[in-house]
Amino acid sequence: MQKVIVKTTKDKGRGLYATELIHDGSIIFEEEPLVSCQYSWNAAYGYLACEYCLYPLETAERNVQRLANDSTILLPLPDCCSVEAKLVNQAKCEGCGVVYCSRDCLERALKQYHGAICLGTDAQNEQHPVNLLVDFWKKMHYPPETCGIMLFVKIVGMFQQTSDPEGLRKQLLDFVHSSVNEDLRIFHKMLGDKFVQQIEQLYERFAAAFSVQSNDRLNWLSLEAFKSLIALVGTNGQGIGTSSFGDWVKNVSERQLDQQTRQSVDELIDELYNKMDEVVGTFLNNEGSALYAMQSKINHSCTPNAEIVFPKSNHVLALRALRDLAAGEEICISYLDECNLQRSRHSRQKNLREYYLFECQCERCESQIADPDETSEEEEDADDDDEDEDMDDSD
Ligand SMILES: C[S@@+](CC[C@H](N)C(=O)[O-])C[C@H]1O[C@@H](n2cnc3c(N)ncnc32)[C@H](O)[C@@H]1O
Repeated sequence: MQKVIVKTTKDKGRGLYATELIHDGSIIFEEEPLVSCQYSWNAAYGYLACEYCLYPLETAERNVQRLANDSTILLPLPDCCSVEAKLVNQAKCEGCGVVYCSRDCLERALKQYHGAICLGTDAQNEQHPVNLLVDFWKKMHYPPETCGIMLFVKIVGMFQQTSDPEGLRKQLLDFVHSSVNEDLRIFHKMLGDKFVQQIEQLYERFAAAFSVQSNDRLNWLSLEAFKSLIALVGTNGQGIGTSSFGDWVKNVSERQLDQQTRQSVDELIDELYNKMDEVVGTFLNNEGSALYAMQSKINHSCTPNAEIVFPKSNHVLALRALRDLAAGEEICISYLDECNLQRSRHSRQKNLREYYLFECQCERCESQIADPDETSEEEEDADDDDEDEDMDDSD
């Protein structure tokens, strides 16, 4: 039996509720996405991930050498690199040469979307309409990336290949979607103010790349439908980060080691993170995003009782309980990061209103309703830093 059901309430719309007692630390469910993709800049910068599931495609040692720009780095405990043994399973698309972590991923991609969108020998042709579209998108959406144009390209492939286009449309419509006014605010958040007016030009390239008007499977994709699809992905897209070095660090931390080895490995890890920080800053992972049917129905709480994890270092998402959950209890995650979660009610509400476009009605916010409606000086400073970063990002 499923440990959760979807229920609808007046205040928050749909949400997930426990159907039985769920223990602290246990996995509530695992879920494969409807579609996932690596971000375009992330791929262009040489981050190596399976085209289908985002599993890393280099050893932890090679990964850290590349990110720290130092080929002399050697990692101890090589058996903690779970990626290494799997690299022999890699498979390539014979048409375009794109790489998968396994034959299984290649076959799934071919069956779901890749058969229709494979560029074959044009994969490296900069003038191919799909490559022009990706290029145009990259100019609109600089790192840190929050959305991938390849999601839309793959969705097109899925519509061309599916035996049940109506079923696929229903799956998309099941994601929460918004009004035209809200869509506009979502574009501003996704692309920054100066690129919003270019959505029409993006659509022109998109429509040309897939001849949408003359394609029976795609002719519903008008400019308005395309905009709604972008907003849908902007609202529901879940970020994914995978890394063979991160995976190695996790395995090392779970390994029983004597005190001296533990200390020297921990020091090495700190040193390597510092080195990578100097070269690539916070851009450590293969990054991408995906649409998940169940995950997208989980509401936010400022005291979350569950969290999203990626236990297989690929796009398979899991929901993990952060404490014991009683049958009937709503299961919520935090949409805010740790740091923002620690802030005042006023600040959290401002953040959720601005980035997620809703008024938080969680228990913590309701219980703090009488708190002063102001941002502390410390929080204002942090807000200013965030704004400076946003401006740097859009340059
Ligand atoms: C990813 S969806 C979650 C599922 C959504 N409730 C649904 O009906 O599909 C996010 C949306 O849920 C609602 N929501 C989530 N957490 C909320 C909260 N703490 N208070 C009020 N609304 C919330 C908001 O409308 C938000 O835009």
